[in-house]
Amino acid sequence: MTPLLRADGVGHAYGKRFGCRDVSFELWPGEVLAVVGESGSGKSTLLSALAGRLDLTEGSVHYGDRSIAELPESRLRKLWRSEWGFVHQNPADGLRMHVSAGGNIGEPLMANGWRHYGEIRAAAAEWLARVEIPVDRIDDPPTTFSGGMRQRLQIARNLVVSPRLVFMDEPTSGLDVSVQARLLDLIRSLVRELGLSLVIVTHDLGVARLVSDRTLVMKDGAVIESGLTDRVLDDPQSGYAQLLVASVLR
Ligand SMILES: Nc1ncnc2c1ncn2[C@@H]1O[C@H](COP(=O)(O)OP(=O)(O)OP(=O)(O)O)[C@@H](O)[C@H]1O
Repeated sequence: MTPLLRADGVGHAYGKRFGCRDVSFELWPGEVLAVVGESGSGKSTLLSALAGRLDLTEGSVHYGDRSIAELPESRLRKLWRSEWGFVHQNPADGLRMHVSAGGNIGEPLMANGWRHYGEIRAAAAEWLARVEIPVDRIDDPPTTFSGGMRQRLQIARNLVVSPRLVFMDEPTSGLDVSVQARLLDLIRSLVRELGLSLVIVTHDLGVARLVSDRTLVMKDGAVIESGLTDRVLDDPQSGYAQLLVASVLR
């Protein structure tokens, strides 16, 4: 069997300095991988390198058996339309803020060939309900939504096309704790229902604990420790991971 995503010695340098370096892992269908570490440890750089949004300075990333660096631009665009999603930390980066909520969900469907207005609107309404946004807000733009609602809408916009792989960059940071908890529950149930694979970047070990199967701990651009999330968090082996866990528990 082939993993859905495979990173081999992935590195990206900004000029002479590496933002992340020598990162390797396999992600299997239906699996959730958390990338944790303190600010500046290279999490976002790694996520962007994996998603082909930053060039690789070293190493390779395979999606199935294809190297992402070798995919033609048209194939990459098609992947983003139908098989991949990216949930940004700031919902404004992943939404069209002045387009209605229904339009935000309908657009990716239209990009995949949906043409029937009634069906698109029905699918949008169904997804709004799924992410717990009142369906009577379907014609309102996200500028009129709260932070938590915007983030749920961004998730709906990404998941409506049933992608296989979704990248998330700190999707819950900046939200109230109670809003965060519900959003994490939502992410977890959608992952299970849809059989998605997820790479989620977070500085919050609690987020990793709640949603992920496996965790990579990063420091100074390198992976310090990796393994099953429960093992990494309950029995960290490296001094750095022990410190990280201890600092949360204190
Ligand atoms: N555009 C850039 N140009 C130059 N250096 C960068 C750039 N973006 C990030 N870096 C550097 O790369 C390293 C990793 O940064 P990165 O943003 O990936 O960390 P992070 O773990 O995601 O941090 P945070 O949690 O604060 O977002 C840091 O040393 C950072 O200064």
